[in-house]
Amino acid sequence: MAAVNNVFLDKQEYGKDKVRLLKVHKTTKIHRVDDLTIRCLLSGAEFTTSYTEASNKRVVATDSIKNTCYILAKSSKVVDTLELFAAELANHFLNTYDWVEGAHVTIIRHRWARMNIDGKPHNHSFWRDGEETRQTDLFVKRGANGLRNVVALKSAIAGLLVLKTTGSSFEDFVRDEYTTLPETKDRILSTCVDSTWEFNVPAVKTEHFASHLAQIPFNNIYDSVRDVTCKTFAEDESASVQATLYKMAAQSIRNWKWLDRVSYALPNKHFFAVDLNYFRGTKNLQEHADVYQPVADPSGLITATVARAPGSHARL
Ligand SMILES: O=c1[nH]c(=O)c2[nH]c(=O)[nH]c2[nH]1
Repeated sequence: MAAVNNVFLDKQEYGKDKVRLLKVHKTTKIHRVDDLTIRCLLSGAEFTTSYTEASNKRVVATDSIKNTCYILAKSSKVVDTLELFAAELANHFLNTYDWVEGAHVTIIRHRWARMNIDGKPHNHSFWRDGEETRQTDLFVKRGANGLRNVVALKSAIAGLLVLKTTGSSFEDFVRDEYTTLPETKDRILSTCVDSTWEFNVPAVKTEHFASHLAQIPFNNIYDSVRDVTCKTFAEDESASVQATLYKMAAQSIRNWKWLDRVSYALPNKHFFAVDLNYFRGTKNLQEHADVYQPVADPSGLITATVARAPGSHARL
């Protein structure tokens, strides 16, 4: 990249963000919905002059990028599998505009759970059962000789708020002049789970791109990571957020050969037992605790990525 007056364009990506889209699947009278927020960003050397020389000759309008999301959602058979719909969008931009070198698609799916009315699942009515979202982030580059290189394919759960009322301790940590926290054998554990799992996808020929990705059971993997997260959270006799996090991540890597790395970011949302001793000697600490004060800020924040050991294989 040539420098002009000592500066050069180092990186660029542009496109449409926050494209809101609701697809209703009406193949039977039991409707299903996918409520999505999409970001599509394009990149490539030929976009350079749009930044450096004010030339729009190669610029696909972000408005057209937005339109493309709706047009593909109309024809697509895979909107309910975020990873495959992201791949369809990315592939579309790479196939349609031969100067596009990279397509970066992020999709967030918002929850709509089916209503139960008079004890029966309703055909076409839904409610928002929490702010948790499912997400995917796909970055595909045009490779040499008609290859599609998946630079990154990651999926995630964000904002899954959980709480358990026992089965969590925190003991034996550093005690020094800075320490006020008492050790506890029994505390409330609550966190808002962000978990990301990264897929290993080899470069494939353009014509095999969609079918290759379609072999990966993305929806089952999402369901499974979510189940492992909840089951481990509920059943682990937690010694710390760190130890419980590691069990969650390791289990999903062992479960799925397509996953190379699983990350968690777990805020430790504190609930402290309220000292009621001042009121007639009321006991509410340690084993007597049942009235707690949720503390919004600050929270702990425990993060880690667990990776598959090189050369090892998944248990299938
Ligand atoms: O699970 C925990 N991990 C910590 O590192 C920590 N630190 C703290 O004050 N409470 C906790 N809890």
